[in-house]
Amino acid sequence: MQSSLPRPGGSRLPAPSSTANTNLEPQSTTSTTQPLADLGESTVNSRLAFSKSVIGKPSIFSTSVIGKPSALKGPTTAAKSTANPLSASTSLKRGLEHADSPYDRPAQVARSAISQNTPAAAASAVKGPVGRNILGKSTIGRTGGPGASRIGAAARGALNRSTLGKPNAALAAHNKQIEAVVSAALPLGQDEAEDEKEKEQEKEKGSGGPWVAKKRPARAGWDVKGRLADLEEDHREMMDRFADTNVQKDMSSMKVIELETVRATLETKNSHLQSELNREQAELNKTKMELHEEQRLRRVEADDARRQLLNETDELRRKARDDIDNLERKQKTEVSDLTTKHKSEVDELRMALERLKMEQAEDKRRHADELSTLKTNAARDLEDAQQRSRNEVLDLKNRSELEVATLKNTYMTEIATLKSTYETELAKVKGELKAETSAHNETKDELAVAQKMNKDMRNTISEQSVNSLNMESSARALRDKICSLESMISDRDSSIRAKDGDVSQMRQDLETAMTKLRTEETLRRKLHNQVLELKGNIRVFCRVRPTLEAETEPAKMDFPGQDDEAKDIKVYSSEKATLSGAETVKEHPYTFDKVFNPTANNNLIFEEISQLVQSALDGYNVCIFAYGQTGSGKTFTMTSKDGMIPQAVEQIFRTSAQLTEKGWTYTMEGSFVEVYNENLNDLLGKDTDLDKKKIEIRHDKGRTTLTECTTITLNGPDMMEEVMRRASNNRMVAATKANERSSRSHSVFILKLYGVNNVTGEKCEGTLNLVDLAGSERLSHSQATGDRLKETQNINKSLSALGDVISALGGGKEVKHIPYRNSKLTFLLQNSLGGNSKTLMFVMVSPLLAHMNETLTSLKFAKKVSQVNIGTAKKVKVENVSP
Ligand SMILES: Nc1ncnc2c1ncn2[C@@H]1O[C@H](COP(=O)(O)OP(=O)(O)OP(=O)(O)O)[C@@H](O)[C@H]1O
Repeated sequence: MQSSLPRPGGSRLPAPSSTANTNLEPQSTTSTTQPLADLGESTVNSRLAFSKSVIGKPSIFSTSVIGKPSALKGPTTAAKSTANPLSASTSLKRGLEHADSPYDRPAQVARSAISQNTPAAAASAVKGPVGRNILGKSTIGRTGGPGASRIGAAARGALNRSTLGKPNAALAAHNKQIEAVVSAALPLGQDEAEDEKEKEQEKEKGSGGPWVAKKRPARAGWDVKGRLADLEEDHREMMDRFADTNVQKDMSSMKVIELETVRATLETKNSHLQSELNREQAELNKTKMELHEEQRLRRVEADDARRQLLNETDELRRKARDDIDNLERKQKTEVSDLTTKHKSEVDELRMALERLKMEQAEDKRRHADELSTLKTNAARDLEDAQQRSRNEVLDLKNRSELEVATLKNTYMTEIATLKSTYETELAKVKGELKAETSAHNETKDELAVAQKMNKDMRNTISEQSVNSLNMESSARALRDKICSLESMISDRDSSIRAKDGDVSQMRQDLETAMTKLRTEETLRRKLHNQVLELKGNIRVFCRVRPTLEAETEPAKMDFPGQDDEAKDIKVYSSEKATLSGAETVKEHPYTFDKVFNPTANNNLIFEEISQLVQSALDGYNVCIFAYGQTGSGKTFTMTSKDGMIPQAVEQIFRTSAQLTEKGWTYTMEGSFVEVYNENLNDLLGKDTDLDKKKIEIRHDKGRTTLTECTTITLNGPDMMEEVMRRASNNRMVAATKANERSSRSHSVFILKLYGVNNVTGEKCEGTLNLVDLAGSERLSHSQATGDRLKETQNINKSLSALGDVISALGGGKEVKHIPYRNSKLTFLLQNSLGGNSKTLMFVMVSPLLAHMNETLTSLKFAKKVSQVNIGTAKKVKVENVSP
């Protein structure tokens, strides 16, 4: 019975009776007895089943056409009646003709709807509370006339009729739609239908056929009262059935409420799920942001680590080189010290040896001389002594013999006589002999002494020989020492040679490393350029300066995105409606290559442009502009103490010093000019020449030169202070000539960089132009006169010429002519704007509400520039690098 509940907002369509039977199957009952909370897909299914069951049921309307017995003959008859729009419309008309009671208001409405061919209106007339009420009343209380009770069928017929003029298919669809609306207006419960069916069956049982009016005895044609009573009875029966229908309708309404509750529960569940989904979404977003932050931190860490690694590598390289140099120096000093020391020692030893040898030779010679002298003397003495002794002995002998003979003669003669004398004489001679013998002995002793002396001399000589041997052995020892020293020296020499080998190996390694470094440097230049090319050869950065102390009323601005990734800016302006005066806030979103909020300082900004400065060192032409209205922070960004110009120069010096290791030598030349009223002024020249001297711009083979313009060779970053001071003095002098001149002239710092690699022979020439443009505020011609008007015209002309040049550059090959000559500024920068160069524009933004209009104009201009796509930058071709 539950399955007969109407689907909220759904429709029920009549269907053939065969389907109606199948729809009374228990499946629909089962689906509706499910717990409410579990209603899901099954609910949909049950709803479908339900709707099928209802669709399959013949509408009570089709069976309840009051006063139309043919319509009460069941679904087939009803279907027939609906299938025949003409008869249906006739029945409606008839029904409406009876609708003359106050309850027949819906019938009137339906009638008028029919006359206007508006089935929906007809349906709603029937469906509306009044109509329903009337129907209720007319059926339950049976107080209404037959017209009211016939309205349902009449309206339906009428609806069918209203579609008469339509083609068949459309007509069928139309009919169905109307049926659905009418059915929804007067729902029919399944149980009711079943009751109805039962009743019909009962009736059929009673009558033995489809429901028809009770068979009564035939009345005579004149028995009008009897026939009327029969009809009244039929009518009453029909009214009863209507009453039942209304009870069913109430039940259906309750079911609707019940289903509404289910729907509410489901909606609560749904909203709960939705909020969970939202929470999950928020969680996901948070996780994404965290991931983003994490990625950014990782990137920053990686950058830091890379920088640190590079620094450390450089530091290590420098240290290694210093160490090698120190080691080499130390070794050389040690080697030379040792060599000198050893040489002097060897020399000394050699000299000592020579001396010793000489002494030894001298000694030997002397000893030999002495020895030979001694020997000669001794031999001579000995010979003399022996000779003398022999002579003496011979003399003595001769004399003795002579004396003996004389004596013998005398003895003989005087033997006797002289025997005694002889004997005395003999004794005397004997004594003399004795004396002679003792003399001889003395001579012998003398000889012995001489011999002893000789022996002594020999001993001395042998001693001298020993000494000489000793000296020889000491000389040998000395020689050995010399040898060992010499071997030591040769060891040292070989170790020095080995060390020399090491050093030359190290030199070779160093040379290899340097070659590698040079190759890497070339590669780095290439990669660096590729990276910049990928970023685009014209880029736009936006910077919003902070609100100063004296300033009030800042404009509303948003900077979505992480600080280091920020590319978006949202500016809000409020506009007043002309008529109502109501204020509306308008959001102006812009996207650039980078957006710096008011907290960003110059160092952070320079980090972003340092790569471009590096490009200038690598041989490219680079142009960096600051564009914006007066007071937006252009000068602060470009020329203040830590502005882009001083920092760029400092970086160039720092990097060029590092590049010397890789064989590069740079020469840097700086000029500072001002473009005022389409004239060039030399800011490094004499102040008296300002606005007087005529400076010409010349372009030759991609090079720009300025005639009569001071060019300073920069030998170190310190010189920059002097350059800036001179330029600022000249600007101040110029400012006294024309008030507020700084914001009404463009200043251009031109740094030319000439590089030569002594090792590889490479050459490069780059130019870095740093431009502080005149204030971009819209200057009204109407309010300016005289000098001010001229200034205004010139500023407007040069800024729009700059815009024209940039957009012409973005036009690609189709654009044949780039209007560089339209202003002095663009003509001056001709070689640094365009395919051969890299350009960066800072759009400077004031944070004040009062400057909102100018801010929006600047941002629009910057947006146009950022949309320009300039071709690939090429290195300046250098044939002859000379400053
Ligand atoms: N980022 C900043 N931080 C702090 N102060 C700033 C910043 N930018 C600009 N200012 C201050 O704002 C004021 C105006 O700046 P600045 O003179 O640079 O503007 P400008 O655009 O160059 O103006 P003009 O076109 O007149 O030369 C100065 O007082 C400057 O010190």
